[in-house]
Amino acid sequence: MDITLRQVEYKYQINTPFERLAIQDVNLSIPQGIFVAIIGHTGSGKSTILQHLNALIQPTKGQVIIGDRVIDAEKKEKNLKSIRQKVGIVFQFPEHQLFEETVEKDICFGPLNFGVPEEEAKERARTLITEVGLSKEILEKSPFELSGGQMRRVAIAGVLAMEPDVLVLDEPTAGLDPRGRTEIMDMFYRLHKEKDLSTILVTHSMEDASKFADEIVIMNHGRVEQVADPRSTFSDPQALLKLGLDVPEVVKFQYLFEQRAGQKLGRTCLTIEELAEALKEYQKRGALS
Ligand SMILES: Nc1ncnc2c1ncn2[C@@H]1O[C@H](COP(=O)(O)OP(=O)(O)OP(=O)(O)O)[C@@H](O)[C@H]1O
Repeated sequence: MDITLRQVEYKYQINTPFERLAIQDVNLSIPQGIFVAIIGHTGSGKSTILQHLNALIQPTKGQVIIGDRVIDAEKKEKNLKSIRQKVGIVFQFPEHQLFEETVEKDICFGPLNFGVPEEEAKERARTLITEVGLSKEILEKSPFELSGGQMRRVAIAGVLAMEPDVLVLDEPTAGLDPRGRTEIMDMFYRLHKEKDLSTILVTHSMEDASKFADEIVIMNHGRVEQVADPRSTFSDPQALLKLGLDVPEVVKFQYLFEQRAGQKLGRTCLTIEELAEALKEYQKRGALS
């Protein structure tokens, strides 16, 4: 399922003294099966974009086209259930949304709510619990007996149980230790490949963007600054740094990207030491102040 944003603007608390323009003139095309990372400094509009992708919020200007549904600022859409089923969102700290008595009931909650027969919902729970790296015995436990990492996996299984075409991830590794982060991101990448799931990841981690994304969207003050593949994005560290991205992160990102691509980025950016040198040089010239 393709998703397109056309000249989307969103204002919070519209027509109140607290009105706040969060994104403007956002044009994005997210074809089925792609892995997109959205990066940018805090407050640049990333989460606001995410919430448009399954119509949790609707644009105050422009259009969001989700499959064959058109959400137009001029006509408020109702009956958004089918969109919610097709586009699953994993919010930050999704484990906070667990509430049922057992893990199985939590995973089955969404599908049952959407009219999936009980046996089928349970079958999905049995399959998904292993797909997210947990054992079937956990299904009978209370979610609150589990570790934080296990709870997060259960919450993710609950989103996958809706069998979405598109998975939207808002900093899904926030608060996890490095090993937990790697495991969860590897899992998302495997699911993306195995299920041909479009995956849209909001992240502050250059490492994750470099490892997994086909395309990187850079947000800056509510606008899309750039959409490019990782190679083009990271060939120009100066541009990234000007967008407020963190120096060590950019250096690390370039290095990781080179490793992933098995080749150098060219220009002055050869090794991690040379990248660091290059960055120091930019700083000396005042390019990063
Ligand atoms: N509920 C809200 N009410 C009013 N303004 C909001 C609300 N949510 C976000 N904003 C404002 O909209 C702008 C974009 O916020 P958004 O959360 O989309 O940014 P972000 O890039 O996701 O930030 P972060 O990386 O910190 O999560 C910011 O100026 C923010 O203060």
